Amino acid sequence: MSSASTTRVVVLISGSGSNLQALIDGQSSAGLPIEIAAVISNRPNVKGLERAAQAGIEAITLDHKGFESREAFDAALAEHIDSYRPDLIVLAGFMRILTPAFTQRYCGRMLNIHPSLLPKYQGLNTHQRALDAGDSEHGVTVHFVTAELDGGPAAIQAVVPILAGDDASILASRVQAQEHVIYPMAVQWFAEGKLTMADNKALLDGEPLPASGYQVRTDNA
Ligand SMILES: Nc1nc2c(c(=O)[nH]1)N[C@@H](CN(C=O)c1ccc(C(=O)N[C@@H](CCC(=O)O)C(=O)O)cc1)CN2
Ligand SMILES: NCC(=O)N[C@@H]1O[C@H](COP(=O)([O-])[O-])[C@@H](O)[C@H]1O
Repeated sequence: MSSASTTRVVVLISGSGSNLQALIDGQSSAGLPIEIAAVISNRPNVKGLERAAQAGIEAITLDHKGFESREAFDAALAEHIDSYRPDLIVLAGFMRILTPAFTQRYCGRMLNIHPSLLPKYQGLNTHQRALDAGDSEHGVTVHFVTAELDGGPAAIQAVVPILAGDDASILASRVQAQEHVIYPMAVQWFAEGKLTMADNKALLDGEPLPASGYQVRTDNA
């Protein structure tokens, strides 16, 4: 950890940055013991970069379209990240699949938030897939990032009901409200040294978590 009391974090985004904002708000008003050293987006001109700038955080665009390969992009991204010497890398709506070399480099200190109850619905379009499947509940998972896309060990999940009349947008909003609760929780656990990854398992206070991680159930409509 970068200091006795704070964990140095680099946040990767691709869009709106609402999860980034939850971490910024947690840092400023809820005592989340982190220092966000930089925010890096693979897409230009996204709202998340504005949120970072408004919070006085260095906001960088590293447009993946400017690189000839995924490997070249990841190498440049790693160089940027390493210049900040972070303890933790947080993917917050980051929409690029990372190469195995990259995920190995940050193994055990890189988290992602995925809008499904993993291992269900890895990949994209998760809300519509849950609706199409006729599921009665859905949710979101914070997990450690590994080479396996959305396959890393889960730290925490939030479960929400799927209600009559839901469409993907309504469901996404219900899920996202819980994202903004559980992501700061997971980052706080990591910052306090309570959340670790060993042998491809997530551990909380040294005890292995179940495959779904620590579950938070909510009936928030
Ligand atoms: N190696 C890993 N890379 C990433 C992980 C991971 O667990 N392992 N998590 C994802 C985040 N994610 C879902 O939570 C996700 C992001 C992006 C994609 C995807 O298909 N991306 C496409 C481009 C899509 C677009 O630009 O809209 C791509 O990279 O070609 C799937 C899942 C982050 N990376
Ligand atoms: N596969 C990754 C993925 O789909 N992530 C999702 O991106 C959304 C936008 O996040 P943001 O508002 O924090 O930018 C979030 O809902 C997050 O679950």
